[in-house]
Amino acid sequence: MPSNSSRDGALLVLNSGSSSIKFTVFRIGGEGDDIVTLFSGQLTGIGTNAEFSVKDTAGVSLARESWADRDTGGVAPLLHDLIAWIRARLPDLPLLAAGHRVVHGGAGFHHPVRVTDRVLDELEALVPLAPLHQPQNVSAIRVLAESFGDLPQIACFDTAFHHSEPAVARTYGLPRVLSERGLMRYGFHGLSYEFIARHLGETLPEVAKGRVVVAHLGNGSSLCALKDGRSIDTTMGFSALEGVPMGTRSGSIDAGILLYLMRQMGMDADALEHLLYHECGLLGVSGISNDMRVLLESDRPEAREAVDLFCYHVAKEIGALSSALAGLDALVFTAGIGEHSAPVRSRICSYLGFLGITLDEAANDRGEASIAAPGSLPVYIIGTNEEFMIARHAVSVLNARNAA
Ligand SMILES: Nc1ncnc2c1ncn2[C@@H]1O[C@H](COP(=O)(O)OP(=O)(O)O)[C@@H](O)[C@H]1O
Ligand SMILES: CC(=O)OP(=O)(O)O
Ligand SMILES: [Mg+2]
Repeated sequence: MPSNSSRDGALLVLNSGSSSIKFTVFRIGGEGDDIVTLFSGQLTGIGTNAEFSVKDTAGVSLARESWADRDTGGVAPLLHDLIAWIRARLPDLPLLAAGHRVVHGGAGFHHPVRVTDRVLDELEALVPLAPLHQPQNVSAIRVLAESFGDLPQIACFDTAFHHSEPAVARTYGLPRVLSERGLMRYGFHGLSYEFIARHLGETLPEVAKGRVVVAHLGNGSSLCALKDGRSIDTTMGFSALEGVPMGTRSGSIDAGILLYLMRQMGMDADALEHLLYHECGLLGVSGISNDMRVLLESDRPEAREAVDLFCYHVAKEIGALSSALAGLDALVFTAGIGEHSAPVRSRICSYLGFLGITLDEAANDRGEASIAAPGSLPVYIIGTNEEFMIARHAVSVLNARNAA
């Protein structure tokens, strides 16, 4: 266990999803405001058969336990036991704060904030805008607020990084009165894009100053156009449904389909929401799975069609975002699929010769950090770390408060 000074403490970062909670514990408050990752883990299968697992930074398992016995409705008992486990593991390191990924910050939250009762109510009001994510984000904060009232909590928003986008990228072709009521493009995965922009700034400053498209391809997928490290456009919009087809989400579809489904097939809002968030994308097209690994291993034509559709749309968006940037200087792949799937990266890049992109297929197969062929525009694989970005924000908010 790392040594600690009297100012040291632990920061718990939570990324709460519909059936899983990912967490990372950092040591903060040391010399120079270092942020040191101690361990990461997840609670999976929440609501059915919760399982708790933790690994240290070398990937060595610290725990793997069934917590089905305390999976008795709601996340409260699971979060209590998670905090008890952390305290037992770090008896000399007080828990100083919790940082949360909150998917939707709406029109009001452009920066990370310390959570108060009023903030919590405002986050709750945004649930309809992100029904797949926001309820879990808010309930994790609420449980900690109710049980550990004096624990500072910091909310960090997926939408905030996109606040720099120009109005033309954020506006739909809707009547002005609706745009003014908040029906606009917010964009998501901002903590991931912010991490990538910072990483590029630190490791490849010349690239970071240029025009970069980042493809965050995970269970939820989106792409972002970065100019000089700032977001100028992104593929997700008002909700996390817009853009490319995803694991179970449709991506962009003709709005006329919704009218058809309502009128001709009698679907109401709940049925549409379930269809669009849970039954579409890779799962819907393949009829097999939402998991890219399963589809790539399958020899069924439906699996191939789903993978092809995904790659086609990602490539098309790279072209569209290159137009928004008036050119392209580099392409970055990140997140579960982007970091780990050589065949998907290869298939996407097979469309992009016209942009000057050719992959070094051997480097791509090996998953190297730089995978472009000689003479090509640079193409990078960068591991994202939303939790680290949240930790940085949480420390800034805590320090600003202490200085005030
Ligand atoms: N080696 C791999 N090849 C292809 N896909 C992978 C691989 N490893 C992970 N994935 C995909 O990454 C997805 C999860 O990505 P991740 O960014 O962790 O998602 P999220 O944070 O949205 O839950 C899974 O759907 C899985 O299909
Ligand atoms: C916003 C979003 O799609 O998040 P995730 O990738 O975690 O589902
Ligand atoms: Mg994710």
